[in-house]
Amino acid sequence: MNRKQLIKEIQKKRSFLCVGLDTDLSKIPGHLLREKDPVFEFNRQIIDATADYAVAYKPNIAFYEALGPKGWESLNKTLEYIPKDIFTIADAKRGDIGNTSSLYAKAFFESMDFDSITVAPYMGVDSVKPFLEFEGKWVILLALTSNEGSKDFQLFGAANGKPLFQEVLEKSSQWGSPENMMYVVGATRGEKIGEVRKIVPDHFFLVPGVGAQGGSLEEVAKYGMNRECGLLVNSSRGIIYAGSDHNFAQAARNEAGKLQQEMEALLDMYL
Ligand SMILES: O=c1ccn([C@@H]2O[C@H](COP(=O)(O)O)[C@@H](O)[C@H]2O)c(=O)[nH]1
Repeated sequence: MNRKQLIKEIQKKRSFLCVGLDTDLSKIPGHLLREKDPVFEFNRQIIDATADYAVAYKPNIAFYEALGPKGWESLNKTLEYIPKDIFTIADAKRGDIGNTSSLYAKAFFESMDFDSITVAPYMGVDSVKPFLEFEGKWVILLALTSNEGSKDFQLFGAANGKPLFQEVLEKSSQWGSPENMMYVVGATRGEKIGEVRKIVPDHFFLVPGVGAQGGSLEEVAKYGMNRECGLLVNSSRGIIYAGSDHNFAQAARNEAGKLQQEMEALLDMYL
């Protein structure tokens, strides 16, 4: 999916919601464990319940890898089930020497048909470029993550006084363009989102950290929205585990609907 199509979906749905499919067998309703593929069955019902509010789905690959070959099968089925007008993100946080990155890219963009993949920037340009060679696909580079430990390196001043995240943004924004690169910026970072926005005014941000991690959607919009929205705000546990029994899909729909309504109000306010 290209940038124009993504923006059109945001305008059509009045939403910049990304639903995180972090599907954990120990958390899904017990009755689904009797299904042949409980992970896919859970995802299928979540997708059916939230697709009219979501502009993106983000399976975190760890939850599928952890289940071995069966997990990869559930992931593939889920990806194929997601409606084609909804943006897909493989949250895999890959990146390695060039020839290895090329194969990671092939795995997620060719063997599977994800629109985008999250990539760690810290091995530098040759580890990221191979992902950018796929026409119509996106790299979502970690810039300022939502976790407490992001302070250890990303906010740490480099020799020239700039924090690492700033160096990452300035350098990496030369590698691709707002048509094929986005940045991960945590919702828990408040005003810092505004600092990131100043450095990369046009790029989309993937923003995890609302819901279970306590980030504020209002702050994200205030500091991070640009004239084309420029945001995909993710919630995983806050949506998919909103209910714990036979009502789980309806409960997820209610949570997704609440976020969509807040997003619509923010779009009205800022755009
Ligand atoms: O900085 C980051 C980067 C990625 N994540 C991932 O996003 C989701 C968040 O899940 P919640 O349940 O909504 O907290 C999860 O897959 C993380 O691995 C992140 O949280 N922060």
